[in-house]
Amino acid sequence: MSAAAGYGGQIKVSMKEDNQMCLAFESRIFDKKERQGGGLGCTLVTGFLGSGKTTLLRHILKQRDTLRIAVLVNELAEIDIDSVLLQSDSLNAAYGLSKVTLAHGCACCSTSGNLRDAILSVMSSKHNFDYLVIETSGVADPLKIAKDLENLGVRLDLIVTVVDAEALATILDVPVAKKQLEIADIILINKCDLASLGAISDVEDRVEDLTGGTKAIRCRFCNVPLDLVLNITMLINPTLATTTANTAVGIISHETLSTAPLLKIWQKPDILVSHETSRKELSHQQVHISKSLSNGGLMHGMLPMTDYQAHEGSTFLSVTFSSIRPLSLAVFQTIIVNDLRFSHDLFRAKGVLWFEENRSTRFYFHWSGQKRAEAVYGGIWESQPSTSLVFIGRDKSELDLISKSLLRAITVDGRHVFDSQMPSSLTAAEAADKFSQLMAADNRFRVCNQCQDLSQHKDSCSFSSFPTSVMFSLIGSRLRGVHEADLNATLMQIVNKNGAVFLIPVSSSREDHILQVSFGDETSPDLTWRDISTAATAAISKCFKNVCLCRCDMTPHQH
Ligand SMILES: Nc1nc2c(ncn2[C@@H]2O[C@H](COP(=O)(O)OP(=O)(O)OP(=O)(O)O)[C@@H](O)[C@H]2O)c(=O)[nH]1
Repeated sequence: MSAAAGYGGQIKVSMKEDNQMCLAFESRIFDKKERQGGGLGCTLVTGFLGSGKTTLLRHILKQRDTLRIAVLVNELAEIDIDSVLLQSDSLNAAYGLSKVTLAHGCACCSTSGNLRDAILSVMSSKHNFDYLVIETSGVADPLKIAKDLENLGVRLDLIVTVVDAEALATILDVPVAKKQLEIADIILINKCDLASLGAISDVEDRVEDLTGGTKAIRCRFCNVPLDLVLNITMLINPTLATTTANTAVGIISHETLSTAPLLKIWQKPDILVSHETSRKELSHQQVHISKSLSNGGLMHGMLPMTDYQAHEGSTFLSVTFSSIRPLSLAVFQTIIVNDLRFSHDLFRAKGVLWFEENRSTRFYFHWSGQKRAEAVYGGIWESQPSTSLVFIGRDKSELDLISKSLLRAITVDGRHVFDSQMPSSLTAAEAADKFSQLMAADNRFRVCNQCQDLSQHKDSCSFSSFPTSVMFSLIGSRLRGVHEADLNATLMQIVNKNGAVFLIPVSSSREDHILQVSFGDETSPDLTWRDISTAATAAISKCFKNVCLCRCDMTPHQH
């Protein structure tokens, strides 16, 4: 039976389901699965920047049951964003690992020293892992890593390539993206919720052309059965749970490694902006900028301009930006609108954000695929709040521009370090007030600033101290089974995709989901309202589309 059989509606084969293809797929997968020779079994997860590799890792860790799965993340950027996004600290605390950092620093396509050390430490670990999963960086050539794995005595069982269904066509001019597809044993066509059925079909055709028929599976958030992506069938047996006392989770501990220099970045001074090539340069840069800030000096023109050379003749650059001072959400929004959306060669941004307008809450930020900005509610800060962002692209001047723009967003004691250059007829507070009034007049919305809703969210900042922000909800309907969380998540996705306004989620419970928009002196309340109001119509029609719209038991504002 095919490994893909029995997965119901989740699975769609990328080509005509003829017997020949199924047999080819089965022999390819099972030849590998049955490969003898001992050694730790390993799946290599590859795929272009932002396709969903870390999402797959999270899914694996969530579903792993009693399996002791070690996970290594081979990060392109210099700061360890993925360990934060994977919430490795809490995962490992829960499973008894004392300290965790992830492998990264993949400055080239091959297994860097760091990764090699991490693999060796997994193999000799006292946790006695059952299986190893390695996420390659989004621009890595998996073949080279595969060869290194073989040399290290790791048994490479499967190469899984994750594809962004919405963005595949635009990244196929990058040679390494094609290579990642060609080498795959199985391809996950991810983010199917963002693409039309026709577009997904086109992606399947392209994948089939490029790979000659590698099995491709449609999915959302990489939600696939584990035995499709891991060679774990032989490990799942009733004795496993009872004979094994240690159920350590698999994000790899580096505690045995002699050095972990990147950790120093987190003990950074105030602000760090750098094009990275060497760690030596980085520490120099940290000191430089820190001194400059404490002197109140300007930070423009302080970016080291060193290129980051990647693979296959194409050059990828990464810029890291860190600040232990909060950013203005309003200015951050204008950066998305003015800089990110008009970028030509920015492929990826991700990180953790701390906003002046909502100091108690942590947000995760993603920029991926078809210029999609996404903010995810990350709960209350449990550690020292800070912002850490990574931008990956090919155009140095574009990345410079973004770095410089971000400096404008930094606030000190509630004020911008760099004053806004933009003249405006309304102040930010007046703009927020006008927007509030426009929204309050529309009974599809609940404006939450002064209402009691916010007092339930102790983690949300008090509106009174931030008159430049408005918090609100699009009203759902329990009776019709349309949850406010789904409705507002859809609204946020549409607004953030349109790109003129950047919404962040202030809370995320099933029935009560509050969004926040912030105003700078240059933000137009009318245009902001127009964007949100139009998106609300689209969100309502999407979420209520299977619901009978006219019921007399509903309150008038929900019609
Ligand atoms: N709508 C939607 N978003 C998704 C899906 N899968 C992943 N994402 C989002 O896509 C963004 C990138 O996902 P990641 O898993 O971080 O991508 P990645 O391949 O690990 O990224 P890099 O390691 O930086 O190359 C995040 O904002 C995810 O929440 C999906 O199926 N649907």
